[in-house]
Amino acid sequence: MGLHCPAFYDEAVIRRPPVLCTLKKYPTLFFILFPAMKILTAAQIRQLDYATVSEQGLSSVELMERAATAFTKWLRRRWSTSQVPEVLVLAGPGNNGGDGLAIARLLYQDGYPVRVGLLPAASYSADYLHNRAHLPKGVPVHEIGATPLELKPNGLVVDALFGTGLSRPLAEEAAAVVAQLNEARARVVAVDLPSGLLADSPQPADSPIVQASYTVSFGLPKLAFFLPQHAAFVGEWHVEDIGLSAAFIADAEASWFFTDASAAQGLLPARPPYAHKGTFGHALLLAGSRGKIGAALLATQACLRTGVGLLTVRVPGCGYEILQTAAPEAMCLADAHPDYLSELPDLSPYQAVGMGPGLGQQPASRGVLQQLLEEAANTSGQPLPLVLDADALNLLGQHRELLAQLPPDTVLTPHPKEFERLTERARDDYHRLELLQAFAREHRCYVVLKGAYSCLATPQGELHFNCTGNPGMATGGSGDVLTGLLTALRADVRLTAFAAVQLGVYAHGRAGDLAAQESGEPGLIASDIIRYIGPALRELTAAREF
Ligand SMILES: NC(=O)C1=CN([C@@H]2O[C@H](COP(=O)(O)OP(=O)(O)OC[C@H]3O[C@@H](n4cnc5c(N)ncnc54)[C@H](O)[C@@H]3O)[C@@H](O)[C@H]2O)[C@@H](O)CC1
Ligand SMILES: [K+]
Repeated sequence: MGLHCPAFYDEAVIRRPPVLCTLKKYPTLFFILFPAMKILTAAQIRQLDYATVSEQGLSSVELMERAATAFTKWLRRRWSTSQVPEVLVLAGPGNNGGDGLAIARLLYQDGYPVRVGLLPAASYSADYLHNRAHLPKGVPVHEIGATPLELKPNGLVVDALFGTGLSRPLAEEAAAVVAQLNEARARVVAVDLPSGLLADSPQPADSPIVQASYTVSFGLPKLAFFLPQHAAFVGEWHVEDIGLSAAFIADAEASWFFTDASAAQGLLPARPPYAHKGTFGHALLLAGSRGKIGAALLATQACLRTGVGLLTVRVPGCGYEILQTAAPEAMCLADAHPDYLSELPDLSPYQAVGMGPGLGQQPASRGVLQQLLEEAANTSGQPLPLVLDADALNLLGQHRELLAQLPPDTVLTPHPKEFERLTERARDDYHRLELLQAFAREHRCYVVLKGAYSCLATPQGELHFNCTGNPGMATGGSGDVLTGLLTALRADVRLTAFAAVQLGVYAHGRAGDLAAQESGEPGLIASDIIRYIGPALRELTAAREF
């Protein structure tokens, strides 16, 4: 049976992430070849290159031609020959430069006005020299580095100085070229990686790196693309398929992954025809304090919209009528205290508990958290699944001794500041990933570090970057929605802890993307995300039925 491109891959619906734009073109290929959606290291990418060439009986120049063709097609789809007064291709001495020279030839043959700037070096790669020799005579060529770049207004610059072969920060001529490009705010399309950026390892903060408007990469995204500190360099990134060895990718060891539609679509089980409300679990939310009952309500509505069987919400007395009125589908247990939570209810009816939205940080609420951790760990059989967010995390940060009591597979959903309170201040995004990995391993928990490309760390030390979501979701209440969503999925006993969290984070971002299509990013509020949870989940189910 053939695999089809589901309707929701339509680019009209998807503004981000760019990986999905590629999936629209090669859905079948991706389903078959990249089920785990790995992110490989630069060293593995080099081996992948060799594996592809030997497995497919290609020469490395032929693989380079594929890469250049894919890049050129991408560029042609975006700008016609009449829209660019000039394409200046800057070529370095290695295979990235070789790609650039092949791209220059292909663009010239397509009728683009092309000029090439060559960065002088002591030696050049064989494939660079091959493509240098095949550059058409009509393409003007000059050296760059020592003299100022002459950039045409509205022209395009193709940055093919350095790619994954870069081993150290740029210096001298290369650094001078980068400085000129950045100062001129040139419209740059980077080939594979913005030059100067290392694919997967930290580098000094002041390293010269091209600030690209677009990065068109080959085969697989690089780890650097997912880190906020690189956003200004990478710009909008795209991955183009060049038929790299599927067998190599399948066998490659990886600890970094990305979650896109095809990774998420197998995770949501269909509802059995004879399902009843007990089938999908009974969840408990512990949330709200005076002035923050809205957070409890947002988590409640998100939990309901995710398909939980039954939901009980524990709020302080002041929230009782609000909850009962605004969310009649949920049951409400009022705490004895009018303003904050002071007592933990009996946990025996529940399959999962979410705690934190709008909670406040009262000592009595900390007592509730402590009791929750103790009782959740001591339930007979498996520990009770927990989702901890917001003030539940802040309370943990203030009382780190409680971390040792986290039941295995607990889900924590901090934003970077909350995560810092649980661990330490990160030097940079790479250090934050190390801390995240170590924390999830040590406490045997799932941690969702929220932000652009939210990163899910597993107890095994894997890092999964989520590809849905948009900046409109950086708004109050968005995290409360995630808590409700994850609590519902953790209550569904048919899902593993990992599947629940991966699916929940993906669906949350996708619901936000759908909501942003309606309201625009600035106008998006958390309630809009809730309205689109259903459609986001439906897309995944529909895709699975193809
Ligand atoms: N891996 C793949 O699947 C493919 C890779 N291709 C291209 O090949 C690129 C990788 O090519 P290479 O491995 O030749 O590497 P690069 O072209 O990225 O750079 C390597 C060259 O730069 C020099 N160099 C490294 N660091 C430097 C520094 N700080 N200052 C000055 N010189 C420095 C090296 O000595 C070498 O000459 C990829 O980014 C991609 O563009 C494509 O051609 C084909 C497919
Ligand atoms: K580059």
